[in-house]
Amino acid sequence: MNSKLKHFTRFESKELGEQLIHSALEYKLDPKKDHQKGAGKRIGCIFLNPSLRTRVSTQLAALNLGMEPIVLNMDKEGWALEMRDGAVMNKGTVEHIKDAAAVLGSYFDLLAIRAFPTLTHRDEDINDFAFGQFLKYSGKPIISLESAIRHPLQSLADQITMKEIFAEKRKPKVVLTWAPHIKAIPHAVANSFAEWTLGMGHELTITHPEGYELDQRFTKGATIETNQAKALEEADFVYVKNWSSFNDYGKILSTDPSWMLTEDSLSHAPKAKVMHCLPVRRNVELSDEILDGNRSLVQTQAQNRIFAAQSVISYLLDS
Ligand SMILES: NCCC[C@H](NC(=O)CCC(=O)O)C(=O)O
Ligand SMILES: NC(=O)OP(=O)(O)O
Repeated sequence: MNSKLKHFTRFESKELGEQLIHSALEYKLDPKKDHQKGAGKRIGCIFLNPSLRTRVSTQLAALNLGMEPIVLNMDKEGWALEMRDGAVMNKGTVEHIKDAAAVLGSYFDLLAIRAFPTLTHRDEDINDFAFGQFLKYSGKPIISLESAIRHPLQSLADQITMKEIFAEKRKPKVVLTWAPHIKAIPHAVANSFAEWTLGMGHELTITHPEGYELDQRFTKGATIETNQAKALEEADFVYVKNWSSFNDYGKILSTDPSWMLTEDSLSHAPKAKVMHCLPVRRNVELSDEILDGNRSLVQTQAQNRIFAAQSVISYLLDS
């Protein structure tokens, strides 16, 4: 494998973050300005899990650059994948990642992969095992479409959204708040939001019930506050997200409905804009009144996913 390959899997530097945001905002003004840049090239978008936004926005981004996207819903349409090196494949798995990733690498110029965590095998998840196997065996530049621990295209779209909205000279007050959910949910969106927000030089407060501390690799430098009302005071941006426990790995420790964000919770944050990556469980994570009101940025975030992907694909085509 060529070790000099460039990938897009994580926050790398404030400088690159600023470059990608700038390029995304230029594409937003004129989506077809580089419509020949990817001519004759193909991107393979490989999904091991469901998706609406990532699937469609990444294809639109590639098409805007003249590139041909092909989607494989590997979880539903591909052979059952074996991920473990040296496995004796005499049970349910049909095709080894070593073979599948190499074939996909030979078909495409760029690959984009979605591989969620197990939420049961902590060591595999924190080392991004499944995603790492694609990196190891495909031999092509890879874009993360959400791995076990990161969702960098979402985070880039979130940074683009905050940059567009916040015109004041001072720094914005950014809060990431845990919200209730009925299922055990990955940490990737919350991890990445923290990684990018802190990396871009913003101050970040994270608020969650006791026991919901995130992996410190992503939250170092953030203020942790278990009193949600206190954390939300004077916030400019409130990012709402559920995640399962990290310390008690993959467990649901609370579904306390008082953590659902409402207008009442934002009574001391008159200017606060509210963000969520979607899909959102309405009236569980976030109330209708917020989602349908003028504080909500969720549609802008989703729109910006196209230009986040376009700036990243364009950057990798230049590499
Ligand atoms: N890609 C955006 C979010 C994906 C995932 N949400 C979910 O699995 C929602 C499932 C549900 O609501 O049943 C998450 O939060 O990491
Ligand atoms: N926000 C996001 O990644 O949405 P999808 O899971 O629908 O792609």
